[in-house]
Amino acid sequence: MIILGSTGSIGVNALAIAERFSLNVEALVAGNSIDRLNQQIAKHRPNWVVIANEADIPRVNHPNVLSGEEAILRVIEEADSEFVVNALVGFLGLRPTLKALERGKKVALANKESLVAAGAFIDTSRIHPIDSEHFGLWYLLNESRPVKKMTITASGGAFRDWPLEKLAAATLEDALKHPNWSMGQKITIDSASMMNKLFELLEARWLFGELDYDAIIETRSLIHAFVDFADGSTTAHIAGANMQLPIAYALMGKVEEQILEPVDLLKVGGLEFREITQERYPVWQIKEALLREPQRGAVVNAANEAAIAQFIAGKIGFLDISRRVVDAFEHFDRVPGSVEEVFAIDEEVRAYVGAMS
Ligand SMILES: NC(=O)C1=CN([C@@H]2O[C@H](COP(=O)(O)OP(=O)(O)OC[C@H]3O[C@@H](n4cnc5c(N)ncnc54)[C@H](OP(=O)(O)O)[C@@H]3O)[C@@H](O)[C@H]2O)C=CC1
Ligand SMILES: CC(=O)[C@@H](O)[C@H](O)COP(=O)(O)O
Ligand SMILES: [Mn+2]
Repeated sequence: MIILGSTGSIGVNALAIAERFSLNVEALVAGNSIDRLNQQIAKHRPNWVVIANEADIPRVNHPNVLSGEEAILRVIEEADSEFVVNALVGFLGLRPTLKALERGKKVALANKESLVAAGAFIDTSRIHPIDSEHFGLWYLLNESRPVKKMTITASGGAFRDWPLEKLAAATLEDALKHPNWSMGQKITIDSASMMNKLFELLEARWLFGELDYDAIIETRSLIHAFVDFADGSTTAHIAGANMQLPIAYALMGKVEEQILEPVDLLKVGGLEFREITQERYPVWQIKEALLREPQRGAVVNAANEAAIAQFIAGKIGFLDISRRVVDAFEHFDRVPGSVEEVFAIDEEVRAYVGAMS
């Protein structure tokens, strides 16, 4: 397989599964974590390696190292593997997803931004999602009973217990204190603003079709999804907060060995559920409109990435991320009719948000 984003949180877990089940790794793609990449090369012996910056090539212990976005596409084009694990972060992941599908490969997709921005133009029949909630839904839907509603859970993120009046002064360091999951910087910020859950509702829409979707907070991240069936039953997917289980299924389809310790509900003691409110999570106000026109995820994704970059650079406050997303969503009401239009809208929205700083 080809692993894009091998040095990140999902990439490292994907390689742990590859090692445990002796899965072949043909190519590794990483950004700046060259020491970690060198350790991965030594263990998995890939034929190809791609990194973000040409200047780092001499530091990589491999005879066949390329750099840059075009090189990622070239490796997908030329490598033999039928499986691409896309664990890149952000809109950068979209072209590789499209290229892999164009080449007839299957995509184990952690890069949710691909579906958020361009789900209407992606053939999801060859997508194997790597996201705990969608894995949970898929696991529950493995039966032929009519479904009424699907609910995914949110942890509530770093600020779920903060006094509302303090949110405006929240720092990057504060936003990165996720209560349950250890993940990359961008998705951890998205969890704090609840943008991650809006993204996941869109992801569910593209993966499972036009149905009734919602989200609630479950503070321990042990229940990942619920399905309400037409007969009045509700089932829940319970598993530890560890991505190796969803990754194992995405890579192998069938898993017969134990990947995680089962959750001991007596030790857990109790679970707590909360509503997701617009007061604490202002992006939640666009949920209904976004689910009515999910193609507008292209606008939301671009505005969010541009605003997060400003927040990380210390130019805007935490709540300004949500303000910019809502502002851009109201300003750009165009629905992209093609993937080319998604790229054009992405550029326009980034320029719009950039001009706000
Ligand atoms: N982490 C999780 O548990 C989950 C993550 N996801 C999604 O999976 C994706 C990855 O998340 P996560 O693993 O947390 O993110 P990380 O930030 O931990 O990892 C991102 C990876 O992308 C690489 N990368 C970044 N920029 C470039 C570039 N220009 N060229 C090549 N490689 C690059 C990074 O390299 P380097 O580090 O070397 O710079 C790193 O390997 C995101 O879309 C996220 O939303 C979905 C569900 C759960
Ligand atoms: C592990 C995973 O799937 C993440 O997407 C997780 O859901 C993020 O946590 P939040 O529930 O806080 O968004
Ligand atoms: Mn998730």
